[in-house]
Amino acid sequence: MEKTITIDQIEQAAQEAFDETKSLSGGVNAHYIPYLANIDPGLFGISITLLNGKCINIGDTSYRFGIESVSKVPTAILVMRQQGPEVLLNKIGADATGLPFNSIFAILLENDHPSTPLVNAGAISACSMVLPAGDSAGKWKAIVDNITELCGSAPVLIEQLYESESATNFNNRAIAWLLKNYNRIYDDVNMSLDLYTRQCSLGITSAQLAVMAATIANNGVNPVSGKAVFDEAITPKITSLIATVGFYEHTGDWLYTSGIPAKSGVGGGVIGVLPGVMGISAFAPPLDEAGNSVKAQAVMKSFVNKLELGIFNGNRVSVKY
Ligand SMILES: NC(=O)CC[C@H](N)C(=O)O
Repeated sequence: MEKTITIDQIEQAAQEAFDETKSLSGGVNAHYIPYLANIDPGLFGISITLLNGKCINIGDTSYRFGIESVSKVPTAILVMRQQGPEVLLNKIGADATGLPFNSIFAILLENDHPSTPLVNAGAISACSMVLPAGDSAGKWKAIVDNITELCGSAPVLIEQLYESESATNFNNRAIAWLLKNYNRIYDDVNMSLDLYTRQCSLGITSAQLAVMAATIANNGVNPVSGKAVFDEAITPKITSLIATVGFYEHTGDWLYTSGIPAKSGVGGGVIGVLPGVMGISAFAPPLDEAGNSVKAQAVMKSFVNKLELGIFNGNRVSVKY
């Protein structure tokens, strides 16, 4: 079925969804990373970027928070840009783990690959694959430049967050060395782990993340800057990865109730991708037990369901410009 929606309808649904969910309580800030435990839990925003470049921002959408696991999405895209989707599939994989994002058990269960670039193991592996090999500064530049192109503006490292994560990332150190044991780290182990930790510590806003999501939804062309960032063949690959594991052990429940492929980070940010239609981002620090923002989920789900934008309902949605 063809379904046409107007920009007015989108703005109204976003405002209603925001108003309905802004007083929700529940969840706690990520407490295992000291910096994140201290962020104001009342921050809340939703951002939408349409494929004509129009941006809708409601709430705290210019607050710069830790990108955390949302960074796994751009770095998976970067590896595909540099080496192609097939290499990513063969060296890392595209399966759900059904387990927490930092699971060591998931690696032991599937010792032939780290499952997906969107959990910690696969993301550390992805950082090891980024080119130029063996060059920490060159790899870091590639990671940051890629995010900058996807968002149309640069992320900024939150030094305090980087120090906080580096001082407490013992579980991730175990993951990195276990992957090394299975020959799934393709560069220096400590360098790969450090790049992963640093990319998680990048500060980003929900306004920026919505542009990133829209670039994915727009087959790799950033709708705000107009720049062709990646080959259109990458969009279905990254969106399928996001749909498969974006909310970790809650991914199925999320897709069932919202119908939108989305990826969370423990900083409280979430991106949602509606291919061919729009990119969405929401942000609120308190998390559920799987590490997904409670209010970001609520506002995004409310917005998508109001307009029946879920990808499984057979609607071919177009926005009237
Ligand atoms: N789910 C997340 O956002 C986790 C990211 C965090 N830096 C970690 O590695 O534990």
